[in-house]
Amino acid sequence: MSALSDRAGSTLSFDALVSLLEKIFLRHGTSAEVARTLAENCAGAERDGAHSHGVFRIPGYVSTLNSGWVNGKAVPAVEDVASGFVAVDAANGFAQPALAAARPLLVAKARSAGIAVLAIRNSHHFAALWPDVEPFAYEGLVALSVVNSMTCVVPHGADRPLFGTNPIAFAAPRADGEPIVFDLATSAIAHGDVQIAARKGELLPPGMGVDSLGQPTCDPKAILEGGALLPFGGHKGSALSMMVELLAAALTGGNFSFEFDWSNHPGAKTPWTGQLLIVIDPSKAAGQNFAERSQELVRQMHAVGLRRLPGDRRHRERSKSNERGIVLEEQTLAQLRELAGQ
Ligand SMILES: NC(=O)C1=CN([C@@H]2O[C@H](COP(=O)(O)OP(=O)(O)OC[C@H]3O[C@@H](n4cnc5c(N)ncnc54)[C@H](OP(=O)(O)O)[C@@H]3O)[C@@H](O)[C@H]2O)C=CC1
Ligand SMILES: O=C(O)C1=NCCCC1
Repeated sequence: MSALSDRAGSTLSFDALVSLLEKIFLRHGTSAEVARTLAENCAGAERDGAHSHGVFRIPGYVSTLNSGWVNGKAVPAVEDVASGFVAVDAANGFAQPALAAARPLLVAKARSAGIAVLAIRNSHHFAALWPDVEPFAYEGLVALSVVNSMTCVVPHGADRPLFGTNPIAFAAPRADGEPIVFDLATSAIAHGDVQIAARKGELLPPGMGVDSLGQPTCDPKAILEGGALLPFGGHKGSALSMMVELLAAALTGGNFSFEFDWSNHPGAKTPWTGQLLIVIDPSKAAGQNFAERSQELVRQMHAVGLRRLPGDRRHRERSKSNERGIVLEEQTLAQLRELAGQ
């Protein structure tokens, strides 16, 4: 299938988009539960204007499922490891259904012990990370998650790529307003945004990546075709990316970003790695009401002139989508319908 493109066109409700995406997943070999979970995740990203991980990802999901690289019908096995520790073997399936399966036990442990860890292994994560943490904050919990991806980032000071784009997402409740949420790749730019720039024929800002000879380049195609990305913030982002590899892979039993070989599965796009979540119940902490304290921090940030908090743009996009529907370019919608067999 050709690339999904970006011109504006039809509007769909969130439910209509979920149902269309669900049909695509089902038609390409997932179970009903996996189809629903991935469709809601992907439609949520599109609704929130997180385009690098919205419907843009659907051809990649489809080619991955067609290649046999991932098990779309995997049944995750939840393990009650210790008082504050839950593990899941995602059974070579997607990470989101594994999180969904472990979530009740994770939340119960976090509420009783004050903190709980979820270690997901043998899993594929092809999505934005904020949908994995934001719901905890709506329940009054603080959540932090990391996931590693595929080798495409040169560690600071090294010659060749090793790390993945390895995002970190954080969510915390606040008293008056949407939870505080950020979600960022530890690379200078997400791989998805490089693909989008290449497709649009746009150049990247300096400092994002190198070509196949290790020379700095602003050409996204040179980065994708034999080149590599750089960490954000030099040695600092590189250290965070290393931490993600340790937490998401070494600690969970998942693959490091450099440990899987998908060359026998042409079309495979989903990194086969691991994911870690840490969930904290702030009501167990000493001192004042956490949500009031986080509200105070936001108040003070605004008082010094801050106009945009992480998550503000997404919530603006979400409100717009909820009011007018989710806008998809005609060609994109036609391609999605074709994939759904409609
Ligand atoms: N599954 C995987 O393996 C991977 C997934 N990803 C996903 O890619 C997505 C994009 O990552 P990335 O490109 O790093 O994200 P961005 O750099 O676009 O944004 C990172 C964070 O900073 C916030 N932000 C951006 N600009 C500003 C600003 N001017 N002022 C205040 N806050 C700001 C964003 O909020 P807002 O959203 O409101 O703009 C967001 O929370 C993420 O969802 C990530 O999870 C990335 C790598 C691998
Ligand atoms: O945008 C990225 O970077 C990635 N997203 C999904 C998984 C692979 C890396």
